[in-house]
Amino acid sequence: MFESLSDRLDSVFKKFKGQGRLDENNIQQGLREVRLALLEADVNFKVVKDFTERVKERCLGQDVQKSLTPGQQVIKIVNDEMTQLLGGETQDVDLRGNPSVFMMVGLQGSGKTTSAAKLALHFRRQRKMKPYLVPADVYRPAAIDQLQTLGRQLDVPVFPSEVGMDPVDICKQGIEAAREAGCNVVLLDTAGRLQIDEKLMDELANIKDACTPNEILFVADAMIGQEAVNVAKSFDEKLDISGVILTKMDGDARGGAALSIKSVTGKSLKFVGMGEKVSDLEVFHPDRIASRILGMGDVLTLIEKAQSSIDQEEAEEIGKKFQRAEFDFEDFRTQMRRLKKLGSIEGLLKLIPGMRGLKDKIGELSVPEKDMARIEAIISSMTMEERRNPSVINPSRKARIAKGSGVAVSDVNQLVKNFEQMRKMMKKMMGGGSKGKKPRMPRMPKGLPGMPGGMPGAGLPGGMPGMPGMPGMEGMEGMEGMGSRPGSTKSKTQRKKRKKTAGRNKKKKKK
Ligand SMILES: Nc1nc2c(ncn2[C@@H]2O[C@H](COP(=O)(O)OP(=O)(O)OP(=O)(O)O)[C@@H](O)[C@H]2O)c(=O)[nH]1
Repeated sequence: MFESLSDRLDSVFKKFKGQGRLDENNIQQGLREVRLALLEADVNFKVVKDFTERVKERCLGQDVQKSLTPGQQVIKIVNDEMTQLLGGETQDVDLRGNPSVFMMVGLQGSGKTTSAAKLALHFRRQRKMKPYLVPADVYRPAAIDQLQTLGRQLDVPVFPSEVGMDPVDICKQGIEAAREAGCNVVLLDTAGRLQIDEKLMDELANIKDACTPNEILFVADAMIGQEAVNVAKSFDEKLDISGVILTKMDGDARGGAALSIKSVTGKSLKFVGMGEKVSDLEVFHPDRIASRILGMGDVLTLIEKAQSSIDQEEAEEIGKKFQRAEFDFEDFRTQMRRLKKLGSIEGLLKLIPGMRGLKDKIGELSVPEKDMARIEAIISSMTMEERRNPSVINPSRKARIAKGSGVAVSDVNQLVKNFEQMRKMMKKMMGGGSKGKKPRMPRMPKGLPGMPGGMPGAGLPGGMPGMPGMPGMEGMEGMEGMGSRPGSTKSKTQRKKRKKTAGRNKKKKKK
């Protein structure tokens, strides 16, 4: 998302670094490049013109903070103005009424059906609501099936619409059925056309009149750039939309639609689609996005992602199992899946401030992700008994697991061997040392099959490698203190020193 604009702006800001102070000359030159960068990103030309004028005015005015370098001053002003351009404050949706009704509108293939399902999941997860889906696209029979499939997948009820029914009746009956089913948020998925046509618009206007939705969300494909903004304008003129969802932002390196839509239509961007999966929907926060565009990361989104994919109780339970060395393949797979829910490692790194400089390194990190998929396939080919009790995995079972997961028997061997080694290590580490001896910190077993550097996700911040948020496992990589007495913070070197002094004192006493 926004990669090419981000790169362009980065090189513009770098040029301000060597400058002593901001003056008409360097501001003029810098802003010319900012203007070009925005035009290349397919931002509406009038929006670009107004934007650069505002930035120039503020750079030349009293607004600049003298404690900042010229580069920092420009970045701060561009950041503020870009936040405004993206819509200013985060716009929440209107959830009044019971049920609250959301109507999805837009062109064919823009992502309405997928977004309706994504929103259902969002409302259930983030707002603890009970969603209900209503397929009202009777012209493309596959659209009804598509929403029904997504509803089954999410365990969300779907109105049994049929081809031949009137879309207005479907929506009215759908809302009634949702109320009867005790659901408090309804998502109406309306029909799309290849381009705007009067008949379609009239149908949408009739649905609006009959159902008085809380929100009419215009869904547009971000990849079509300015065209998405033009279509939004037409839908707004006819339906008075309440907000916009831009889909396929994951594939949009330029971001022209996101940067122009508020200024051109006056309507706010409320959500963005970041992938094909039902969980790939983000609330649109203008300030966070401006920060991402300017390479300053987005720590708040990172924290929210981590929180939403970690179940605290389950993490504590697994932490205890780990301490008792009862951690098995089933627990391991659960943790791998949680880690995956956070998204790609590449995507996560982009949210961390200052990671732009490490962009080339990100490619190297994608290797463990492939290996994680392989390990997951091996574990998934095991029976529950094998996952819970790996010691039953004999050679014939290994051959079956290898066949089931499409890997060599040696890969299964290695995974089982390393897993057993890790359990032994945990036993020792958590107090299983021989009598009278303090538990010793054994060496970590070498990587699982084909995994450089240990368990999946090794080195990720926030806990045991590959185990997000596991309590008590923080700082697994620097475990020097683990073998010492409870509460002791002394290092190995300090202990050695103490032993030496004690020895010397003994000798002195003897003398
Ligand atoms: N990469 C990516 N693909 C998406 C996103 N949202 C939707 N898609 C894909 O876009 C295609 C079209 O999405 P639909 O939800 O069927 O679009 P629609 O607007 O309902 O289409 P009609 O019912 O024909 O009007 C599907 O292949 C989706 O998987 C997104 O945010 N990112």
